[in-house]
Amino acid sequence: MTAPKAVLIGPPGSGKSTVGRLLADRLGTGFRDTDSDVEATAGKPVPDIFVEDGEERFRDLEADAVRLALAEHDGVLSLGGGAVLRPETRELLAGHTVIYLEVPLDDAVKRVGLAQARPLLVLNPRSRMRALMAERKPIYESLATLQVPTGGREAAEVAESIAESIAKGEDG
Ligand SMILES: Nc1ncnc2c1ncn2[C@@H]1O[C@H](COP(=O)(O)OP(=O)(O)OP(=O)(O)O)[C@@H](O)[C@H]1O
Ligand SMILES: O=C(O)C1=C[C@@H](O)[C@@H](O)[C@H](O)C1
Ligand SMILES: [Mg+2]
Repeated sequence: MTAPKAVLIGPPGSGKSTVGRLLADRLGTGFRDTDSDVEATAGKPVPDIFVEDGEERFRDLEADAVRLALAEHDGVLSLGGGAVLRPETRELLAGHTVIYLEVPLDDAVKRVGLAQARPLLVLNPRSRMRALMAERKPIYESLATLQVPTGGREAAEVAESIAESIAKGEDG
């Protein structure tokens, strides 16, 4: 059966997309990101889906994207930060190599400030991020087969340490 070599989860700004791409290169495998899959299906960027169709519609598309990618993709798969909110997605992740990228609040806020628009963090990004991280931390932890700290570390360093853990069989 086809399964991703690693599925990356974690809050916005933890580096799932950035580290995921680097890790895939390092492992010589393909990279897939469910946010990009959803954008391709909807034909518009994530923030436009939130504004025009609502978060629930986005979560439906995202749950479909995760289900398909888990079944089809054999490389590195990065999920959207909130994909784990759906119970069906949590169930599907059982048995996979699930890597939780941990990030301190300050680093996450700095990182998302540098990147593209995130619809859930438009107003009061720091307090929204704090609440979102507190709500999701137990979920990320419960799903993880490997937890990787990213605070104060370059994305390439994080990717390298994940690759080493996978090589040593420490990933689940
Ligand atoms: N370890 C790191 N150190 C410094 N900057 C980083 C690190 N990882 C990612 N970044 C930067 O932080 C920003 C957000 O990273 P990225 O988009 O990969 O996060 P994400 O976890 O995929 O977020 P989302 O849940 O919104 O998809 C990017 O500008 C990226 O270059
Ligand atoms: O953490 C979240 O809920 C999100 C993270 C992004 O990856 C996107 O999936 C979207 O902006 C929502
Ligand atoms: Mg991402």
